[in-house]
Parts: sequence; structure tokens; C-alpha cells
Amino acid sequence: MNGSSDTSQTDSTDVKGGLPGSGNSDSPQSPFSPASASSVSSSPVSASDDITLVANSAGKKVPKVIHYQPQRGTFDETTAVNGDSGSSTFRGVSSLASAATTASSSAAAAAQARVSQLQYNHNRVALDRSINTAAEFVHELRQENKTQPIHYPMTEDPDLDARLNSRDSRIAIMRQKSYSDSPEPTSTSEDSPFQILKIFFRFDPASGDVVGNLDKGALASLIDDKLSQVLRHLSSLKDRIDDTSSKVLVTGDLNSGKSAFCNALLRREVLPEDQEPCTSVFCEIIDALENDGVEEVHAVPIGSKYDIDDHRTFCKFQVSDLGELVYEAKTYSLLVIYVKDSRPPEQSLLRNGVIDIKLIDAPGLNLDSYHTTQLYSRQEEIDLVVFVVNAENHFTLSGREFISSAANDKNLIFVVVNKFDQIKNKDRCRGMIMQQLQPLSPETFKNADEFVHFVSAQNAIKPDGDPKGDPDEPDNNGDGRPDFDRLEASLRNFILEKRSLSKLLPAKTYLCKLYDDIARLAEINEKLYKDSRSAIKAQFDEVSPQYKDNVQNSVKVNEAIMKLIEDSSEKAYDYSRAHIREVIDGVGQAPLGVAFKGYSDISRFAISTQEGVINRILESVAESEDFARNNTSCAIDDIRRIGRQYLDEGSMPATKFVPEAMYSRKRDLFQRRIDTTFSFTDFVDPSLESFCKVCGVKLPSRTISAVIWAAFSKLWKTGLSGLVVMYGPHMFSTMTGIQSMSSLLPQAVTKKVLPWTVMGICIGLPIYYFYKDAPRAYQRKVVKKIKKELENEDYLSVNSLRISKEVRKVLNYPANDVSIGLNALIETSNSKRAKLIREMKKGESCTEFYGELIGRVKQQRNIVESYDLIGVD
Ligand SMILES: Nc1nc2c(ncn2[C@@H]2O[C@H](COP(=O)(O)OP(=O)(O)OP(=O)(O)O)[C@@H](O)[C@H]2O)c(=O)[nH]1
Repeated sequence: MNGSSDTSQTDSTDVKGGLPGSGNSDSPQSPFSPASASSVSSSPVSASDDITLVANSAGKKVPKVIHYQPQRGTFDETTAVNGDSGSSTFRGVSSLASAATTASSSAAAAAQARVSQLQYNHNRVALDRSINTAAEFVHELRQENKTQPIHYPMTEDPDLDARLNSRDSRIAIMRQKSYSDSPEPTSTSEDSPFQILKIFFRFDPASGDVVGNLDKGALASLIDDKLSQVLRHLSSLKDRIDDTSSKVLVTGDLNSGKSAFCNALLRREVLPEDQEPCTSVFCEIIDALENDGVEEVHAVPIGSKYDIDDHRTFCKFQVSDLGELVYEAKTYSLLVIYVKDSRPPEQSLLRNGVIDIKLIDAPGLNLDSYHTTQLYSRQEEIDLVVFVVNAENHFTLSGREFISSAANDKNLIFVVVNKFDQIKNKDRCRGMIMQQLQPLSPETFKNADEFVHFVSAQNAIKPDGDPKGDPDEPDNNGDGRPDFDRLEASLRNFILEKRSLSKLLPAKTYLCKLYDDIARLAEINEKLYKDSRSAIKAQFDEVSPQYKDNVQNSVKVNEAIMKLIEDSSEKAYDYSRAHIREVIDGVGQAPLGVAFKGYSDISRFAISTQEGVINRILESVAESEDFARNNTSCAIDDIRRIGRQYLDEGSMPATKFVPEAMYSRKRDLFQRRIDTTFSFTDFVDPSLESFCKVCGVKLPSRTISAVIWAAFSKLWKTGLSGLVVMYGPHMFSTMTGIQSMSSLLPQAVTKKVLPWTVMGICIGLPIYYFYKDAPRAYQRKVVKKIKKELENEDYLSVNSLRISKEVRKVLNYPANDVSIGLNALIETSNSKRAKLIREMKKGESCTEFYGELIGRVKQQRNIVESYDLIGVD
């Protein structure tokens, strides 16, 4: 029987009244990859075939539908059963013997068997669903781990030093230790709170720290690896329970007699046995009925995937070629051996008429690490492990490692202590083996009667061995057939009758352990987030006011500094305006100190005078700039002092103040704009004041002289002066009676002295005046001219503004420094605050996620726990 369409009928049961929602049709979408999902769906549910066990079409030589009656130990063609009365203990060989005496109750047994079959299918479908649910949980954990790395508790056992996370490395290390005869390895099972989600960490003795520098990301990736490993395992579990055949893996140390054991089961020497290590290729032994009854070997080349219907995937050989083929590990990865078993179904394990059995003979554990790794991975897809141990050697290190790993998954494994015929002190050997087994597989130890057998495989096949093999015969210490028959009966019982145990129990056990682990991991994480919540809240309460204070301080400081800048700038403006105005106003009033060396030197005098005036004004501008510099320097100190109230020196980027740099770029170039040309009229600037000064006459007062001068100027300008010249003498004589001035003087004076005197005064005095007043007149005129130009271009305001602007500009640098420092403080406290808010939110959502997950996982755990597998059979 294989997994073809006929086989699907075997387990394809429409579960009526089974577990709520069970059955593939309404199962949630499979969380596995499409490939594995499709492999599962290849067993469609059929309501009509719920309890019929069907041999495949190749089984023409046996009844098409045969039914095993375990209590009678017989088969008939009308009753479809697979189970017994539901006893929870293993019947062993005695049950077969007693079955003969209960033939009359066959109808009742058949009915019971139907119920058993129905329950088996219920459990299988329910487990199938539970595997899907478990895979969903694992997917959720993986997703969570991506967004927020899962916290994983680490063990602190220094003995874990050399343990690595990969199975290969672990095995390699174990093997290395085994070769070096090192003491028993330290198991991490006690150190880790997990059974399935156990991660091996490397202990760093130098740092005294587990896994040394393992950061969150690396840990997350380790957890992700582990979770994807679990997903793969769940997928193979699913395949395993959906697979109608049973795979029995025969493994053990090199030369322990695995091949001899397989041969003994087949009652013929199919596999080669040798003193030297020989089996280096996996051998799958299948009933020849699966190959149209033809005995042959299909050797699958490395890299090829075996398909019996595709001849390109294997090479055909005779069974007799196996002697050479088992050494061809470099060419073949698998030898599929089809053998006939002519014994009746109630005796043959392979051709039992109930289910397909594949017997897998594996290379010895200590052959090499590659084969050991292969063995570990094959172990995951098989239903039953038969571990063959050499009674002479007991359990080796690699054997112990393998058994604890397999027992973790399977709960129950068969231990065949072979070559028992070679042992003299059998009781001592038995005691020691049992002692070694107890910690490795407690369940197997508990059920040792059924699962631990001391035999001699070689003797079992000998022609002089008891051919009938009565399993009820007392133990004869492995010297002959009875011990082996007893073993075989237990094996048959477990595989065929206790199918729930052999097929479904591993899945149930694994799921329970996985649910426990997920719940434990979720509890640890939930607790962590709950615990860290109050710590984060306390931090937030501390940081939050800091942030507010920083914002307020920043506003306050910025306002103070802005005011300081405004004040300094205004002060510079006011001072500059007042000072330059004062200088411009007074520039012409004091002598400029430019010597007038006569008219021959008039050009130099003119230029020097102009320069003198301009320089005086420029000096006043420079003085204002100096004032502004000092003022700025003080203001900078003030700004830094304000900043330091809130910032430490280091957090304030100090821009260096260079006073000379101020006003170095925008110099006042006013002198270039002044018209430096001059003319004769620039030296004439008559005024009463200057006239009096030149004549050495002191004016009565400034007011009187100003009035006189004003009147004179008016007269002169309005033309009254002409009237005075024309009619003045006439009016004078009319009013005084003096005809002419000359009549008052002697004739000689009138005629000779007076004209010359008058002429001298009228011509000489002005000439003298203008000559003498020319330098001062020029100065006055130049001052007037420059002042006018300054006024035209609003020189005063422009320069005051320029000076104050520069003050503002320079002060903005330290102000900016303080502002940057304060902003950094705000930014730091704000980002701390934001981070804490994020952490709080994340913590809340994580707490919620794990809390909810724990509830769902525990609920599922209880459901799986409630599946009664033992009671079924
Ligand atoms: N005395 C004795 N020798 C046995 C028994 N079973 C096997 N042998 C011998 O042990 C040797 C190894 O047996 P195999 O069956 O080849 O062992 P194996 O475990 O398959 O060997 P590998 O596949 O190479 O690891 C052979 O010489 C067998 O004849 C037994 O029960 N008693």
C-alpha cells in the first residue's frame, strides 16, 4: 500500500461528531508553504470510506481489501478495522495468543474497531488543525520578532562554552568530544526553560557574559532561525501524520548489527553484514508489492528525487548487488529495496496487510558528521526509531545524543540491545544499559518491557533458531528466536495496533511541548514589558518636565538676547548719529591747521583744506565704529553669560569674536564721492564778520552785526543800494543843506587829497579784505559744500544705520550659538521623550500581543492535551 488514491481512503474520514471544526475542508488556510500544503491536501476526505483499510492496486496477490482483527490476530475481507478493544496497555505477544480464544466476539470487536478507526481519524484531523494553528502562532512570533526582537532568556552555564547553535556544529563538537574520550556532555535541558525553542548559546569566558557581544539583532536572527526550524518540523509532522504509511528508522552505532536486525525482521539475509563499517547509504526496505511484486533495488543518485514512476530518477539493480551498492555513498543517496516476504500477513511486518511500512537502515552514527546530520534530519520525518545498541559497547556518546534528541520528539523509541549472545554477565549488562537509558528517554525506560529488548539478531535468523518463535516463551537471554519474536510482536503491536501512539503521539507530544514553550516565551516577554513599563514611565516623568523647562528657557533666553542685541544696536546708532553730527556741525569753526603759503601755493592749500574737512568727518565715523566695537564686545560677553546659565561650556559652540573684523568690509568711501575741483569764486565769501575780522574791528555784538549785514544784504539784493547811490547825495544835501562834501573842506583838500583818499579806500580796502580773507573764505565754502553733499546723501543716517547694523549682525553669532545649544538641549530631551513615548506604546502593544497569545496558546494546549490517543487503540 502506498500513498496513492487507494491509500487515501484509509485515513480519509469525514469526521461526524468529531472535534469541533475538524476536517480539512473547513480548516483555516495552511500556514505552511504551498508545496507542503498541497501534499497535505492530497488526502481528500471521503465519507464513504471512513473505516476501510485498502491495499493498493499492486496488491493483486492479496485481498484488495483486507481487515486486521488484532484480537484474533487474523485478517478477513469483510470487516474493516484497525484497532483493538481500546486497552491502554500494550498487549504484546500474549494478546495475539489470547485473541484466538475470543473468536466468537468478532462482531463486537469489529464494531469496536470501527469506533477506534473513527476516533483515530478524528484525532488525526484534529492534530492536523492543531499543527496549522501552532504554525500560525510561530508565524506571529516571527513577525513580532521582526518588528520588536523577542527577549530570550539566556543560560549562564560555562559548560556551554563550545556549544554552537547549528545542529551540524553541535554534532561535530559532540563527536569531537567523543573521540577525545571527554566526560559526559553537559546537557542544557536543565538550563533552558524550553524544550523545543531551546537555543544553544556560546558562553564567552573572557567577558563572563553569555554569548559575548551578541546584540539584539543577532539574537533576533537566532530566534528567527529557530522559529523557521520549528515551522519546518511542523510541516514534516503534518506530512507524517497525513502519510498513511509508517516509516521505521533503524539506527545505532557503527557495527551494532542494524543490518542484521533488518534481516532478522525479514527472515532472510537481504542486507550485507560485515565486521567492517559497511552501510554508508540509506536503505529503504519496502514490500515488493509496491513494485508490482518485483524484487529489485532502485538506487537513487545523489541530487535526484526518487519517483518510482519516473525511471530517470533511479538505477535498477538486483537485490544480490546490495553487497557493493551499500558502499556507493559517493554515487547514491538512497537505495530503495523492494523485497518479497512470503510469510503470512500476521507474521510479516512488511507485508502486514494493514499499513505500508518502510524499514530504513541508516548508516552508523559515528560514520561521519555528514551522515549523522542526514540521520538527524531523516529522524524528523519518520514515525518510529529503532535504536540498535551493541551490548558489548553500551551507549556511546553519539548514541546518547541521538536518543535524547529522538526521544524529545517521539517520546517512545525502541531500543534493541543486540549481540546479547556475546555477553557473559547478562544481568549486569542489562542493569547498566537500563541505568544509562533512564535519563535519555524516561518514557521508553518506563515502558521497558515493550520498548527495550535484549536480543541476538544474528541468532534469530539462524536456521537452528526456533522457526515458530513463541513470543510467550520466557526470556532466554537473547540466545535465540523467542527474544526476537517478542521484540517483533511488540514492534507489530506498536506500529499496527497502537497506531495512534506510533503515528499521532509524536505530533501530540511535540505540539504540547511547543505550546508550552511558546506560552513560556510569551509569559517571559509579557512580564518583561510589564516590568519595564513602570521604569519607562518614571523616566518619562523625569524627562517630560525637562523638555518643557528647556523650551521655556529657550524662549526666555532668546528674548533676553534679542533685547540685548536691540539695545546695543540702538546705542550704537544713537551714539554714531550724535557724534558725527557734532563733528560735522563744528568742522568749519576751528582752524584746520592747513597753512596758507600764498597764492602760488593755493592749489595745495585747497586740496589740503578739503582733505582736512573730510578727514575730520571720517574720524568721527571711525570713532563711532570704535564705540560700537567696544559696545559689541561687552554685549557678546553678556550674551555668553546668559547662555552659560543654561548651557555648559562644551555644549555652546563658541564663535570667536574678532573686533578688527567689524566694519572691515563696508568702509565709508564718502571722500571718493566729494567733488574736489575748485574755482576762484570758492575763495570769495564776503561777510561782515570776516570783514571786521580782517579789518581788526570788533563788532558790537553778533546780533547787531547780523542785523546790519542782513539789512545791507537786503538792500544790495533788492536794488535799493542803486537808489541810495543815485539819490543819496541829493537827499543828503537837501536834508543837511550841505551842497557837497567838498564844500566843507578846504579847496586843496577837496581837489587833491580827498579823491585819492576815497579812491584808495574804495579800491584798496576790498582788495585787502579779499586777499586776507581768501583762506578762511575757502574753508567756509568747502565746509558748506561738503555739508551740503552730506546732507544730500543723508550721510548721518546712512552711517549710523550701517554701524548699528553691523553691531546687530555680529551679535547674532553668539546669539545663534546660544540658540543652537538650547535647541540641542530641547532636541535631546525631546528625542528622549519621543523615544520613551514610542517605547511605552510599543510596550503596551507587546504586552497586549503576548497576553493575548498566551491565552490562545494555552487554550490550544488544553485542546491538544485532551486528545485521548492511548484510549483509542
Ligand atoms: N555475535 C553476534 N554478532 C552479530 C550479531 N548481529 C550482528 N553481528 C555481527 O556484527 C557485525 C556487524 O553487523 P552489521 O549488521 O553489519 O552491523 P551494522 O550496524 O549494520 O553495521 P554498519 O551498517 O556498517 O554500521 C557483523 O559481522 C555481524 O555478523 C549478533 O546478534 N551476535
